[in-house]
Amino acid sequence: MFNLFSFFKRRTSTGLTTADSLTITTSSSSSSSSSSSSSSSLPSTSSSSFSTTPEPKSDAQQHAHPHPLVTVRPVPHKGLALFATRDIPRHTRIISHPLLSTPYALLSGAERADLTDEEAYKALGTDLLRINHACVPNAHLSDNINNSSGGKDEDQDAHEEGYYHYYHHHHCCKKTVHVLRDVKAGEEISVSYFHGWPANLLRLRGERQRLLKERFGFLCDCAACDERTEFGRASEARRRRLRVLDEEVRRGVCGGAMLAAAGTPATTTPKELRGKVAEMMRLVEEEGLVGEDLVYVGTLAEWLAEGEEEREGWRRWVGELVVGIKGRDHPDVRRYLKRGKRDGG
Ligand SMILES: C[S@@+](CC[C@H](N)C(=O)[O-])C[C@H]1O[C@@H](n2cnc3c(N)ncnc32)[C@H](O)[C@@H]1O
Repeated sequence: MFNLFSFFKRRTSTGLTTADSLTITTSSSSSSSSSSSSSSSLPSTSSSSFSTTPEPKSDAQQHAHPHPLVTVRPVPHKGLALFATRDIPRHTRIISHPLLSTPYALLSGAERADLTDEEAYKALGTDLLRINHACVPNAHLSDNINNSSGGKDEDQDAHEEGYYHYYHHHHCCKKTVHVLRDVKAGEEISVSYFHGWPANLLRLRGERQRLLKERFGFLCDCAACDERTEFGRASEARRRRLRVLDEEVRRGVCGGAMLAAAGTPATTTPKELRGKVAEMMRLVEEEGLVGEDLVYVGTLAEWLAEGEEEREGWRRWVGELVVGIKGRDHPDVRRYLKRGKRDGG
């Protein structure tokens, strides 16, 4: 039987040098996120010597943190955590880690424990490993397979076939983290451990707590899960209302289409449905779910738009949001652009 772990060990021990593996991009804005900079320095070409031997790195260079916008330190009740070292504007890419992170995720606990620190860093990166979960996260973690293959359509097919298969043949994936809103120096960086679409807005506290316990073994202590605070209580009320609205909108859209096909007037008018989506948008923004949850609500607004001009406006709005939370080089961005073309936009 094929052994994933030995493949992984082979890749990490012989496939990449440390300099390769630490090639990190940190850009000040997602719009420039496809530009990358290598942490390995080129050999000196000073005129006095044409030696190809690299100059020794200074102490500062050797200990430079690969992602200068963030640092790791302990936090009460959660072990280690990632913090912003300076004010970071919304939609900045703070981490780009081009390595074999998904194979790492597939390793068993025993196999992970067998990794040396260096291998573990190469596998996932210590910064990524230290990001805690929050039910209202201020950052978004993406898998991005587009970094070295020029973004061809086959990437998307491979993406859907499965990461492992893709890594095995192309070795060109990266994990990126973008902040979803302005983050202050010293603030903890958090992501949602939930996947799916929408990942957060429809989940009430009890369900979130249960899933996090089952899947990751911890009891979430984020602000939204704290029912003693006003924010925690307001958060739960917002999500209850969001669930009702989402159900009504989806029933209205599907039911409306069926009734229209049968020649019967719909019970909820498109104008009423647009009003419900506008309320969802307000609640999601109040809650601070300004990543994929907001993309979801923007897409509902696009479906229900009145006329092509308004639809096009929403389509662009959603596309820009996806660029902001995943970076212009993410395959989803191409999918959004294609969608516009296919629909005649
Ligand atoms: C990927 S690690 C994050 C870094 C971790 N804190 C550390 O010290 O290495 C995930 C673990 O962090 C802790 N954790 C993450 N988010 C948490 C949260 N919202 N509430 C409580 N514990 C959390 C849990 O122990 C979880 O298993």
